[in-house]
Amino acid sequence: MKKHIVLYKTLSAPLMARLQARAEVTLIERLDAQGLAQLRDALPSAHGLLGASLRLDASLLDLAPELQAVASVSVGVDNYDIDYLTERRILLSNTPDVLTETTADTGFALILTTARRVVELANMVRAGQWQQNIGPRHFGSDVHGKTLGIIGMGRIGEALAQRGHFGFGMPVIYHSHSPNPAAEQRFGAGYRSLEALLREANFICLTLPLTAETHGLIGASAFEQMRPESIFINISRGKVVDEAALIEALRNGQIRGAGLDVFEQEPLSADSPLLQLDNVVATPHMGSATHETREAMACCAVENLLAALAGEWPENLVNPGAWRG
Ligand SMILES: O=C(O)C(=O)[C@@H](O)[C@H](O)[C@H](O)CO
Repeated sequence: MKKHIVLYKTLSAPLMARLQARAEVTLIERLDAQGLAQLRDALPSAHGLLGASLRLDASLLDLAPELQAVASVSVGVDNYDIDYLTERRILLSNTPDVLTETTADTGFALILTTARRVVELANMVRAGQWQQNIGPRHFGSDVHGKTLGIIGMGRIGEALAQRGHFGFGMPVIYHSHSPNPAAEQRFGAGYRSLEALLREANFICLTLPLTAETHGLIGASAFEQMRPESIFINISRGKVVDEAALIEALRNGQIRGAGLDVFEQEPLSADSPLLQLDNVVATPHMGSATHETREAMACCAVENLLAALAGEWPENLVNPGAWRG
């Protein structure tokens, strides 16, 4: 009997065909109320799940007694109750590496866009307000040669360091739960305590996962330590930051600006105070959102899921404790 796979992410035709050749596939096109009802109807007979952007915890997993594997189309796994999945011996996989460069590009796009006020000035031109040569009140801040501070020196952190060090001649400093000798070797990155990094960096970039330890890590006391001309970049998860404290720091000039791709609540509501601030660039969690990378992520997830359902160790297994061997 073919396995039953439930997709809550639309796939390209080739990937859909690859799955349908090996399994019965149910596609949930949108995770709206109707989609969630469809998902709940499909879970009782599901052996495999594939998707992203859905909180998968006991409340849903208990509806899926046959479930063997979950393939997340993301590198971040903060949406999953990993302990409960492991307890149920359900294999969880993710999609690291294939999105590293694209996400680092997003990080640098936010650094340049925020520091040089690209959105503000482009909107000024679009609104027909470019009457004469721009003056000091439109000037931005240099990026080249400034100190790049990276919090979370994993794959994406390293890719950001590479761009800053080689592309923009930036001294790189970093804070991570453990030193990264490779980054120190390749980019001359200097390890710092969190406090020291916050006091020293011109650009403070978050590239760490959301965990119980990192939840709310950057709050009022962190912003107090930052330099008034510093720019804060978040391409990790919104909940790593106390957003109210960030808004306060932006309003009272504790920091110069922020480039944000992730937020405490997503999608970000249109009446968020963040969107009232000129010194904020906000993007819609587009970190990995390119045609090439999203297809590579989906392909990776499909292979992870098919391997797991065939009783093989998925290449990107997140919870080895669930492996039955
Ligand atoms: O991979 C991650 O962890 C991301 O944040 C993005 O690449 C995903 O697109 C996003 O999670 C999909 O919801």
